[in-house]
Amino acid sequence: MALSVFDIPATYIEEYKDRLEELIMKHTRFGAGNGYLKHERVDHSVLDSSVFESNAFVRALKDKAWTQLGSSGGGNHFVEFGVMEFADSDPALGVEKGKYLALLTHSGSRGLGATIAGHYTKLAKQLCKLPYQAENLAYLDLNSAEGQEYWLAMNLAGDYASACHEVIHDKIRRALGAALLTKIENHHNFAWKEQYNGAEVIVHRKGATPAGKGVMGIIPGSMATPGFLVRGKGEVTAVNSASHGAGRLMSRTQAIKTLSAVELKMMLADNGVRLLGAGMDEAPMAYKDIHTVMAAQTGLVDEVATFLPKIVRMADDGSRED
Ligand SMILES: Nc1nc2c(ncn2[C@@H]2O[C@H](COP(=O)(O)O)[C@@H](O)[C@H]2O)c(=O)[nH]1
Ligand SMILES: [Mn+2]
Repeated sequence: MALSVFDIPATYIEEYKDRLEELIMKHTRFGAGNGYLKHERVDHSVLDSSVFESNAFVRALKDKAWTQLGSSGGGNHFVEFGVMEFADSDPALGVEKGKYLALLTHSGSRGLGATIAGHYTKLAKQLCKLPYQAENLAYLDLNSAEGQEYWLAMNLAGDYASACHEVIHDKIRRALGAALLTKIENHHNFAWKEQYNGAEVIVHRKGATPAGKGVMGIIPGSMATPGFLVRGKGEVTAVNSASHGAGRLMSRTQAIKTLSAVELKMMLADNGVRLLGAGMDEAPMAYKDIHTVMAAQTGLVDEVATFLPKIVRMADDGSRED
């Protein structure tokens, strides 16, 4: 997840909605398996990672990784402009009280990460034999060559996900001619080496985001409800973590079967949201109430600012994430 807050007042959104829509359409590309053509590709230092040299399996993925750099997947990946409101100035971030134009993106490590995950999951199942019912708990020992190889490959995938956000945010910021007031980026569904009680452990935050003391995070709601810029409180009993979103209330299938397109249209209109793409499975009604979720984690994070989505782009078909 990545958030850029620009030195542009939020009123710009209503005044220049068509221009902002054009910018999103021009500088983003969506859908599982999709990417850029050879002549459209951009460079990034992540492509110079030594892991592309040292690991033959990963090396074979480099060209596709380059093609997909700066693209977004399907499912609930999104790129959106919205109103960022700081009800108070935040001296630590250096942002004054006010309402600003902001860009929020949610995507992952694309085909590179998915292929790495699939390969090492298969390897773990071969090397770590568990009963059929528990086979998805197979793991690679970090003290083994395979475990070390996976650790490096997984971190490359994390760096690549960050690079994708950076490319999208850079392209759009430059096209806007804006300066950055602040930028926040963090992973979710990832694993970190951290210290607890004097020991090094691996913390896997699935459905969660880091919330160590002073660590900034973003907790989005849905395409038509607020998201929150937060600062972690460092609650050790929650493993320095917080939720990384509202989370789904309904499965995709249930949402497609039960939700009404008319209700979605009304909800978007009521909240002044312009939607580009997305299937019914991404309707805001398919997500939990973000205010209830935030109320349940006041011990984990402080709210710093709110984000209201206004122009939202997602993949057209509600396909898998990639
Ligand atoms: N601002 C938006 N937030 C959204 C949208 N669709 C979903 N969401 C939120 O993001 C998280 C992402 O969760 P993940 O588990 O899939 O990584 C999800 O829980 C929702 O709260 C959107 O279009 N705009
Ligand atoms: Mn996600």
